[in-house]
Amino acid sequence: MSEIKTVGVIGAGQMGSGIAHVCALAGYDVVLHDISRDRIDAGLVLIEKNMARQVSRGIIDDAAMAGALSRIRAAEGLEAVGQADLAIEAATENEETKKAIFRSLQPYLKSDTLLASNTSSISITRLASATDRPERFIGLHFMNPVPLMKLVEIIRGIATDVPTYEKAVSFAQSLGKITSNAEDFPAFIVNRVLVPMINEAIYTLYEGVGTVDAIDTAMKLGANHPMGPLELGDFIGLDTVLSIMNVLHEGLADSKYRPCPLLVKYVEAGWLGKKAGRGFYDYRGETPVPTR
Ligand SMILES: CC(=O)CC(=O)SCCNC(=O)CCNC(=O)[C@H](O)C(C)(C)COP(=O)(O)OP(=O)(O)OC[C@H]1O[C@@H](n2cnc3c(N)ncnc32)[C@H](O)[C@@H]1OP(=O)(O)O
Ligand SMILES: NC(=O)C1=CN([C@@H]2O[C@H](COP(=O)(O)OP(=O)(O)OC[C@H]3O[C@@H](n4cnc5c(N)ncnc54)[C@H](OP(=O)(O)O)[C@@H]3O)[C@@H](O)[C@H]2O)C=CC1
Repeated sequence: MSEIKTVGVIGAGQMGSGIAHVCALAGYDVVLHDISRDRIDAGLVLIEKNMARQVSRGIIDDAAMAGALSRIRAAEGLEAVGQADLAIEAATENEETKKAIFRSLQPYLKSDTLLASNTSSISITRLASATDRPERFIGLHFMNPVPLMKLVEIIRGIATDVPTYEKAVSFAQSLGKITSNAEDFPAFIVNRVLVPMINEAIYTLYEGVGTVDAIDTAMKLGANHPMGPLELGDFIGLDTVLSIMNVLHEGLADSKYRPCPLLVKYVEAGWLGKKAGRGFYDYRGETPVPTR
């Protein structure tokens, strides 16, 4: 198994950009791919903005930022991603989308490229089955925002071999992250615990127990959460929150995971949260304003 020098990242959204950000700062060459050049360019802008924040806070210096940006290459096709030593998929939380990505990547893959998904909840075993290398496929679950959150959740599929697991752990550690292991069951650990809480907060809004402001204030001041659960849902992306609830509901066949109808309505309206400009808060003005 060759040393990881080049990392391919598929999906240049908030997570893919964050993963590319931390890999480039750690000295890896990065190939950043998305379905359109516009998406890749938007991802590069986000990376530059977030690195500039770190420079202004003295976390990194200008030279580190310049060096990292020089190591990130945009790739509109998958050929360059296939030549990476590790390819991390961070596209939309949809199983068919992810499987289609790995099938499209297949013809370009080096024989020893490791494959990983940053999925929040979907079966690593099933995703691996869409590739020719389930033994070299693993879940590398980064947390949002990637440059700040210390955790990477490692999820082995049923076929993931020990060298792949060990390589994944040492890779995450080389990024300054701390790893935890989760078994390959729906939503693993973080989202099995966290996302039903966000769904429950949406139910308290839906049932009129509290307003958006009351619910988020209660949990920030009452449970010392850095963000209220509704603000956090907007931050994650309400489409992703709904996808995770559906994976839990279908995967565990327990009605307690049914997504709140209000969450479904927001997603159907395209009110996906911060990335769409509006979710439980409207982000289009000076300060976020509750939308209910
Ligand atoms: C869904 C999944 O599959 C798994 C998941 O990720 S679940 C979600 C896990 N994440 C969380 O729970 C996040 C909870 N929220 C928090 O921890 C905090 O609100 C936060 C770390 C996001 C921001 O911390 P904060 O101190 O309140 O915010 P703030 O003072 O604005 O930011 C501090 C610094 O962090 C950095 N930062 C903040 N938000 C950032 C972002 N979205 N991206 C990158 N850097 C960011 C910046 O350097 C910022 O400095 P400036 O704003 O001065 O440039
Ligand atoms: N948001 C979060 O807090 C976290 C999310 N995750 C997981 O990370 C993954 C990405 O989430 P996130 O970054 O929030 O999502 P985003 O919606 O921000 O980004 C997803 C990106 O993938 C692109 N995309 C869609 N289809 C393809 C494709 N076939 N090939 C390449 N790119 C594609 C999307 O383009 P377009 O918009 O045009 O469709 C978009 O740019 C998901 O699996 C999610 O569950 C993990 C941890 C935290």
